[in-house]
Amino acid sequence: MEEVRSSTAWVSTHSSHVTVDFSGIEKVAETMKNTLPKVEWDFEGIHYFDNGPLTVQYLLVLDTLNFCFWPDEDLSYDHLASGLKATLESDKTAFDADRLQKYTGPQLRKMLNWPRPLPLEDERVRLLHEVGLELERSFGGKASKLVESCDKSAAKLVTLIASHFPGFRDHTVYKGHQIFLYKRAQIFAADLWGAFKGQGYGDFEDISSITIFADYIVPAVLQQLGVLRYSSSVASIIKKNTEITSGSDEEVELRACSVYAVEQMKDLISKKTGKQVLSVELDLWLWAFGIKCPSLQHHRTLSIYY
Ligand SMILES: Nc1nc2c(c(CN[C@H]3C=C[C@H](O)[C@@H]3O)cn2[C@@H]2O[C@H](COP(=O)(O)O)[C@@H](O)[C@H]2O)c(=O)[nH]1
Repeated sequence: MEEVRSSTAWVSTHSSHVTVDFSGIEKVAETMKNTLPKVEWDFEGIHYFDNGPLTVQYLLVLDTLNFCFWPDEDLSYDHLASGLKATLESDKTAFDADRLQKYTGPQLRKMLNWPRPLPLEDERVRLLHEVGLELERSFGGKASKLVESCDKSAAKLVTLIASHFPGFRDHTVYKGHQIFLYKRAQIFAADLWGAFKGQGYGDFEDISSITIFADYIVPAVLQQLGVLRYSSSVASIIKKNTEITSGSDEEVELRACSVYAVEQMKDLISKKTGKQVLSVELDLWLWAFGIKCPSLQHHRTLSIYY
């Protein structure tokens, strides 16, 4: 995860559209130092959990499809998590590797109980097939085997996922430099850790190495908190709901500066309280805060990564 940390820090020192405001970080850290935010994983009660390998399979499928809900204004992450849960509850073999390779768009819609095509539906289907095929080829069809081969290291898991599944390779080039974000790969590790409460398949000795998951909700929350400042052009693009191209300087800055800002915030809170705070915990708090504010405007990028 060092690559995520160092490359996002590089963006923050070269950015032109998004600025990290250290006085904003200081204010948030000050308000958090007495009551450290604690949001329970699955606070919504929408995820499948049976404390076993099927949960691992569910979480991998979930995070394979965990991106880009905003083009359909009625669709959200909740529909994905609960739709996949219902699917698995009615058919325990639904996410077997051979079946993942065969799903069609209309079948995926049916799983989510969604009446119309999903955003980037063809990509979603392609990514499901990719995961099914590679799980079968390298891990006996089981996501649990993939996790078991990581020796309790979240960083190893992220690297392994990125090396086996091209759809998880969330990196880009910014001003000539390669920038790593790994949003869906990291959130998979975090979901395991959260769901299994740091035990069994969620036991990672290096969970502190994970950064936040740069999506479209967290940057908006950070801006609202005064931690990120936008140029007038980015502010106006977001206000007007204009799309931001994937890989553009603006998009990379929004995501990378969010990661960097929360790393700074985490260090400051840890220093002020003398307790180790995890980026995963800050992420869940920020995200949960964001989805409770429907009026919060976020950037819109068509992307398979978040
Ligand atoms: N940074 C960050 N981004 C997250 C999540 C989650 C869900 N994590 C689960 C894990 C345990 C909890 O109980 C949560 O349920 C989804 N997202 C992202 O949000 C966006 C969807 O937004 P909307 O269109 O409004 O539904 C989309 O980019 C999606 O990828 C998170 O935790 N952190």
